[in-house]
Amino acid sequence: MNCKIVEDSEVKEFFSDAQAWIFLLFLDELTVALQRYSDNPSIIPARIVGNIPSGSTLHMYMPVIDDVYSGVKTLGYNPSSGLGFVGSINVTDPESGVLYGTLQAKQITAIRTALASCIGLYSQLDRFDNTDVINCTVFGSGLQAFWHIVCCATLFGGKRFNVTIVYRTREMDLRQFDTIMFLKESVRKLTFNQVKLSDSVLTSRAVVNSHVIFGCIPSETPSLRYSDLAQIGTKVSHTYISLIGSYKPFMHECDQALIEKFQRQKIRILVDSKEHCLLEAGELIASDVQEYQLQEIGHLSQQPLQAIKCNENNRTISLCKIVGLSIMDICVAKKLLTLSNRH
Ligand SMILES: NC(=O)C1=CN([C@@H]2O[C@H](COP(=O)(O)OP(=O)(O)OC[C@H]3O[C@@H](n4cnc5c(N)ncnc54)[C@H](OP(=O)(O)O)[C@@H]3O)[C@@H](O)[C@H]2O)C=CC1
Repeated sequence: MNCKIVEDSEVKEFFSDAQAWIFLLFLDELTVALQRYSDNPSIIPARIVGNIPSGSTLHMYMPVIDDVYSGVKTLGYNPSSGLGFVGSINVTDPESGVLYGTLQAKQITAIRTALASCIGLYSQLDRFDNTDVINCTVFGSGLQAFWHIVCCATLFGGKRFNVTIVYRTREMDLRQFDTIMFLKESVRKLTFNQVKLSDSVLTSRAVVNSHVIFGCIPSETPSLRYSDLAQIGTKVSHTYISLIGSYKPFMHECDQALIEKFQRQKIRILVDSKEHCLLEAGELIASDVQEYQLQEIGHLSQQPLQAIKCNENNRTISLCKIVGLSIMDICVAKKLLTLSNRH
């Protein structure tokens, strides 16, 4: 019996050993996949969600039926298992349906989300040409936060990179970064600082001084506030924000004041899917954001990412919100299988 699957540990090893150009290959592939989705959203049919009869475990089956990317992602969640969301990614050949490969879902999910978060940032890298030191604040200390730091540091390869990790109860184990090959090469350019979310002074100072901010927490009370971004005296001229942690209408990573600035200035917020974000993203739902106020990553090549201007300090801000699409998993999984000849 051939029951080989690519395990999370192998996915982690692949990306830990990857050079910066490999991350860019995946970023490009993901851009293509999101273009295909935006051009034809029907390639992602509705997912199936249900509890097993005992009621203990939620299951989600999320298909993609496309000419290039086809397959299905499954996720299960049992609150008492302590495992969080776990599952699989089955990549199939679009023409025949033959199984291309099967992977565990946890690491791929985190890496594809971090890569998708960075597509908008990548399109704006020239805004940071005259900035020697990049300050990056990440809300959260989990798997998503880790891969967001890795992907972002990759994009800014040659620059000094200061990361502030804002944690709730658990600091991030920084030894994880020792396993990332390309970071080892630029280790002297990386510095880390960890601050507690409840320390509002340090948290807001990090936000004031950040060029890049990632939200990777399912918070119900917003931790990212417009008033911090608009503080007078910041030396930061542009900030790119991507929020990926909240996924229910009652969850908020940033406050309504920030979203309303985008609405008032008629600047579109970048999203992976207009349809899915307006169903799931609490920040957007609370401000009654409409589809025309959003721009999909898949259409970035047609329309560059826009930014609001804070009148208080002249800082410009671009905002991205990602709730996640199964095509992101299938695409990254397929590329990984292809590059490692594992199909
Ligand atoms: N948009 C997308 O496509 C995807 C989004 N996600 C979401 O991203 C988030 C992070 O995922 P991941 O890193 O894998 O999860 P982890 O469980 O590894 O980490 C969760 C992080 O969120 C923090 N946290 C949890 N609840 C709260 C809260 N109410 N307020 C503040 N902080 C909180 C935890 O803090 P601590 O441990 O210190 O208490 C921890 O730092 C999750 O919400 C997840 O659902 C995940 C996959 C894809």
